[in-house]
Amino acid sequence: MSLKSIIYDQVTNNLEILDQLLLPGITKYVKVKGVEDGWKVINKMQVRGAPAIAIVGCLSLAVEMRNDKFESKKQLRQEVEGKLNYLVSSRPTAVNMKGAAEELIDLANQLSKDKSVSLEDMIHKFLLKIQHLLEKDITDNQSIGDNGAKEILSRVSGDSQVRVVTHCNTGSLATAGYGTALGVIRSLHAMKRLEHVYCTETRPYNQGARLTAFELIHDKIPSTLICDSMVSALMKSRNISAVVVGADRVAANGDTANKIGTYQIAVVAKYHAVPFYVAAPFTSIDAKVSTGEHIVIEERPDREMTHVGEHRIAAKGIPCWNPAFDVTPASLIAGIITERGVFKPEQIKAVLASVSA
Ligand SMILES: CSC[C@H]1O[C@H](OP(=O)(O)O)[C@H](O)[C@@H]1O
Repeated sequence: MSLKSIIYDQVTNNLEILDQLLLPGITKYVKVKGVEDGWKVINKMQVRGAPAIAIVGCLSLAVEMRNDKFESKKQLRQEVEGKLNYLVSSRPTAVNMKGAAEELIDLANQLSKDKSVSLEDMIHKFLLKIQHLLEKDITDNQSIGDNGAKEILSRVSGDSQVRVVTHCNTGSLATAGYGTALGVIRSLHAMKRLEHVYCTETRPYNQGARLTAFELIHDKIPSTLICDSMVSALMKSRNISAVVVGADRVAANGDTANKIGTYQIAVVAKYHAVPFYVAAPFTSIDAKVSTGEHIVIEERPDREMTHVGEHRIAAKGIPCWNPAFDVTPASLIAGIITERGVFKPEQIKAVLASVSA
């Protein structure tokens, strides 16, 4: 059983998120009573991870809708559109919230125009769609895990085991459950083909040291925590089979925005001839962005670099640069692991076209 970052009970209309700022020391769930709470817990990174951001954002809207009264379908559509666009503003780089918002706004427009649909029906169908998004993320994660495990194993002979590097947190704490890159690692472990996983600390928020390590210990997966600066020395001294990381936004040409530090891992992997994989659901691919240079990179507060909790670790007054993500060019990516299969970056455009056809 993986950890639950999101607890949602549609009968009691209760939504709670595991406050990831307090992990691994304190396990505390925070109530999300509506869209304003949803925006805050996402923006503060109490909940983070591209798929989890979309799920919590949409569920916070569902909770609010169940408590609201609407005069008309038009009013419902207008309110839904405004609140979803507000939720998209909570964090700019991950595309999943934007994609979910577009899908839900399209649905609201269709239902609003359809004279055969009553206001009550519209609310019911809309809430059902949000529930579906949550359930789909869980099934997609399992498919991503299995597809990625098979791909990595296809590169090794016989029934040998593999040694994998991962960055940031892409597990149950970043999704609705199981994980994307960490889902691949879970599948390799379940297949008894994972010799060891090396997870990076992932400065400055320490998603690796605080969250991925927490998940790996919880699942009893053989693992070692390394500093971000150790990846090249590790690849020089160990026979690493593959790198697998998550994604916040994949451009149509396969360029991928992911946690800061991902790009340099990809460069080191290229130098050491270690295949570098991105694992992400199709909801992380943005067909409207042609290349990685058009992806907005969020910059976070200096304090996330100068302090760990309340403890200052950098000289007072030193200016900081704190981009939360970087972009790995498609040329450094061996494959993009999705729930539909594993694709080379240059295949993404054609796959998008076939999916939307
Ligand atoms: C499956 S999570 C994808 C992605 O999100 C994380 O960023 P953050 O912790 O800032 O939300 C990280 O980049 C993961 O790879």
